[in-house]
Amino acid sequence: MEQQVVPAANKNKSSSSSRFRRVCVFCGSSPGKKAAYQLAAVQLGRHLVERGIDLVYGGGSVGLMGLVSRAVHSGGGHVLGIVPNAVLPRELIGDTPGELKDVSGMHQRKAEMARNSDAFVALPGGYGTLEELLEVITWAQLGIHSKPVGLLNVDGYYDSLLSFVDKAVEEGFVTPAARHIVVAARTPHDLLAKLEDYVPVHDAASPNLTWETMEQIKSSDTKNISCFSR
Ligand SMILES: C/C(=C\CNc1ncnc2c1ncn2[C@@H]1O[C@H](COP(=O)(O)O)[C@@H](O)[C@H]1O)CO
Repeated sequence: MEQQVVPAANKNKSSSSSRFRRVCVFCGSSPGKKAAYQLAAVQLGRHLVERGIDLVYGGGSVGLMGLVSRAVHSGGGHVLGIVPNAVLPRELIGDTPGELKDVSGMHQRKAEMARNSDAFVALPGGYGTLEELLEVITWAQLGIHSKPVGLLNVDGYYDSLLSFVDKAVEEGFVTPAARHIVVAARTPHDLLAKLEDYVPVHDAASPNLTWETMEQIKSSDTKNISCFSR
């Protein structure tokens, strides 16, 4: 059964409530060259707080990760950073706000980030951001989850990725229904509004797969993975 998305508690004196309790943000460990990227990270953090939504993220203090997490934390929202300490030790991630959860590896981190969130948002970023984003899109395509996935297309940063996905649909590698998984907008306000309205389209190839099953396939070390309820 799909994990329930429950209305947020109004603990942050938010003027509006949300169907999401926690949103996972993937974003650059670098700040990027344009001020617009950094501004969008701070604005996204503030919008989450306004809507009473808590943050789940990769636990770093650098780049856009640091900006969004500090914006949520200083606004009174809860921040949960999921960190594989063995791979990314304290000296690398820096001084992070909020709660930190240690996991045993990179795969476990992504499973935990997904399990603890009701929706996903990608800010601009590099390889790490893309990898995290594409994985949750792939899981949605497979029917492992039906949580909304949003792309914050700041200053057109993701235009080429969106064109690529359209090309993949045209060429028959992505179905039109799977194209619908990716929700994009240029501002945090517009993106969160679209995600609130998102209705999943199902044409999953493997509807009985669970996150846990997929993790077991990928890794023999499953002892730290909790069940991802569907
Ligand atoms: C290696 C460097 C910084 C390490 N800091 C990180 N701390 C926590 N999480 C990280 C870190 N770097 C990458 N991540 C994860 O990947 C995504 C960002 O990767 P990108 O390549 O910068 O887009 C992010 O969502 C994290 O989950 C020095 O660069």
